[in-house]
Amino acid sequence: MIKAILTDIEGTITRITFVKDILFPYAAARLPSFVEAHQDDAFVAEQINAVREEIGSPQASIDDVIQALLTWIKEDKKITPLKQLQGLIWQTGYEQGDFKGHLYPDAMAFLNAQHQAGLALYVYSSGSVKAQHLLFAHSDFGDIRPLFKDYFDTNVGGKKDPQSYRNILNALPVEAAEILFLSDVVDELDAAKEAGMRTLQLWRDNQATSPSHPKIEHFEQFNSELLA
Ligand SMILES: CSCCC(=O)C(=O)COP(=O)(O)O
Ligand SMILES: [Mg+2]
Repeated sequence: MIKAILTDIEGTITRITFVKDILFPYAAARLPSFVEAHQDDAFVAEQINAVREEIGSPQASIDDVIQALLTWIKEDKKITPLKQLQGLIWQTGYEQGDFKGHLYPDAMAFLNAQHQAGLALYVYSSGSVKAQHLLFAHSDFGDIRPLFKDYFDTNVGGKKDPQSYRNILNALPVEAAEILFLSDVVDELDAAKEAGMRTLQLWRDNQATSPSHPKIEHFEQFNSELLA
């Protein structure tokens, strides 16, 4: 019996184009000046050093670090220091009302219904926990953070690695087989399934599919028989 839902964000409950066409360009445009201005703040300095480590260049200049980050944004790399910095930059955009966190209406209705039915809702996204909080605090449907019990990002590991899901399981009060993981990406669903979770693909954008995972095009198609 499913007792908890672990959901991806982009492509599953949020439109991919919101992330790719609004959030990523917003961060790219502001990242150079943000990193320059905040390079001595402890958290930002930690991320800068993590970038240097990732590119194998402990002495890399701030310009080199910025170039690496901008390249990762272009290539949609889910590298932890980039995701952490993006979260900080998006804060201004949300607070100024430059954009709201997009949520598909069918996803909102589904999350509400599952919450009301007593299921525990958790989030696992490559976007940092801070970025997740911001999106849900400033969503199209207002502040929906009370729906979620906990949030996970790449600090538990990458989303295509089964160990990341085992790390999440260690933090949750339910068994693997009692968790339904929702994602649009087959590699992520494969990893969650290998860790013992149930899986369901949201197939909204013509992504690759797999016979290993049931799929729906939107949450109005959800029914428990899919998981039988
Ligand atoms: C939390 S909003 C920003 C989403 C993001 O940065 C991202 O890389 C999307 O990854 P996801 O794991 O939600 O598909
Ligand atoms: Mg996704």
